[in-house]
Amino acid sequence: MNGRGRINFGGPSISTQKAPSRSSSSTSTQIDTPSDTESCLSSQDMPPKINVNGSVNGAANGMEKLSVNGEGKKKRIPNIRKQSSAMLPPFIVSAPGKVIVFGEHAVVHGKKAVAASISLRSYLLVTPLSKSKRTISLRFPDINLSHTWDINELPWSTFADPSKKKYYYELVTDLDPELVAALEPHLENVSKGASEDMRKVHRNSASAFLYMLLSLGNPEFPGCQYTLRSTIPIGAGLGSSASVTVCLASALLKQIQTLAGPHRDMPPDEVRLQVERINRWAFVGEMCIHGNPSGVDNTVATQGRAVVFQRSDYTKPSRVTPLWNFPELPLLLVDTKQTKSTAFEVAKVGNLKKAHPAITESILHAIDKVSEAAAELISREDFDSDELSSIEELGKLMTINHGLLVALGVSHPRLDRIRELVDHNGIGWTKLTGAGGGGCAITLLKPGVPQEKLDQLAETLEEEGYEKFQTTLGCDGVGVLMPAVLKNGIDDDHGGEEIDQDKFLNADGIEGVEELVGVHGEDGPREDWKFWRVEE
Ligand SMILES: Nc1ncnc2c1ncn2[C@@H]1O[C@H](COP(=O)(O)OP(=O)(O)O)[C@@H](O)[C@H]1O
Ligand SMILES: C[C@@](O)(CCOP(=O)(O)O)CC(=O)O
Repeated sequence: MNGRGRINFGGPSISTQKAPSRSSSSTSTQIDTPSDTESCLSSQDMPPKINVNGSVNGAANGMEKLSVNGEGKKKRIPNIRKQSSAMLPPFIVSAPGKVIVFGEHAVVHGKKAVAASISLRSYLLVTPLSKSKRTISLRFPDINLSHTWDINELPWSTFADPSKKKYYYELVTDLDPELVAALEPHLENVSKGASEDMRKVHRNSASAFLYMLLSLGNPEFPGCQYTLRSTIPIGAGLGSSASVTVCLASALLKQIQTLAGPHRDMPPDEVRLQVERINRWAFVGEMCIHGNPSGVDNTVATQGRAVVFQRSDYTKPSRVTPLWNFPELPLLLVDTKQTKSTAFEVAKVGNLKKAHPAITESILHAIDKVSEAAAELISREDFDSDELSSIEELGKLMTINHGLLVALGVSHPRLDRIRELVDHNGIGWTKLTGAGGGGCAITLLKPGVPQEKLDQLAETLEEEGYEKFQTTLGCDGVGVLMPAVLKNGIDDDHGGEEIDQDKFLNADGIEGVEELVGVHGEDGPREDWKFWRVEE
């Protein structure tokens, strides 16, 4: 299990990453302005640059190139090669889901949250097409979405208007209503004939993609297929949408050549810059899907591990404090199988705040204090996840946090049923995780609970239609497999296996996806995958 702990819980188990050593050290990252290295600059935003062959970069949009001839005179030459993003080989990007351990909803209102990435992930295969094919396709089989746009028909000029144009390095904290409206005609034909509910899901994902593509790309953008497979249950509070938007943002930024790496020797500041860049655009995608996200989900999905997150001022970057030695918590993750909408639950709290500002603010403030206390507790030298006293202290904070979420009106009878089964049988402490209204609950298991009790709980949960999840906490964030080829070990039959769209689409279920492209192979982490790792 690659150094990860595992809890036996009468069937599928949940494992948590082993903390290498305990220390309370943590640093805060706040990146305000990008300081680009040349390798990170987008060809579309760079000043013209003379190449070794004498041609001048910047010849997009049919401009003629200038060359310096032998006599040192400038001479006009025909535009032989249209400048666009250099053709990349097919590649895959991947980003994890997350659990919010403390602070959901309060985090939308500027308070702190503690969140950790999980080992369930999304994988996006990017397949550039030959130059003559001027189409962009999304194949998202998890939600049954398949759609193709003609690149030339997309509203590039609206997004490129100087009053609207956003660059890859900018911090975008609002969607522009005119740009959203410009997408409308291009979303109308998506999944025509499907049910309204299904269309909404499709439009959410498609609009997130188009908004990012049109903001970051240009009319010369290469024809391309984007194929997505995810192992994260959708709408369960585990950050499926953020993991998808992180994949889309990193793929597009990679395609316009504004991301350096990832590679092992990158200096920490450069890693942080790339991570921040991806995170900013993933947040834009999240706004398309959720309306008013806090940014915690995309932050954890981008940088991985565990963090304390706070965005007090939406016009400024968030404050992200990595929890380097996130403890090996005996957590159980249970899905109610009750669908929910993050946008709906977030709006519910917003309405409560309008109706009862002082009361709601005091609940949110209390949640903030719980998150603060939890972060302080798990960062303490003497916190020991095998010790009842440590776990009990953390568990009590979870109980308080859940109660406050109930007060905000975002729980659900099926979530409270898990809490009842767990708390009242002395098995541990439970709170909802994510938006609530359904989705998942996390349970911190009490050390030393007899196996029969755990078996009994597992049986009851199964009988009542709940599903347990096996996952690892504190995993890598966004990663890239470029080209989309896995070596899988020298003696392996599949050595050098190229992952094409058919193979990717035909991978059988979660296990099939993980077996084919998973960042973890059977024998541990797959070395072909590279990550931007924000290190201590
Ligand atoms: N595997 C996927 N493929 C395509 N779109 C997805 C996928 N997973 C999530 N999404 C998008 O994210 C939305 C779910 O977001 P949300 O309700 O916040 O759930 P979660 O709590 O899992 O993030 C979906 O409606 C869809 O637009
Ligand atoms: C409720 C909230 O705090 C978390 C939502 O998480 P999820 O979409 O249910 O995975 C919203 C947010 O932080 O944007």
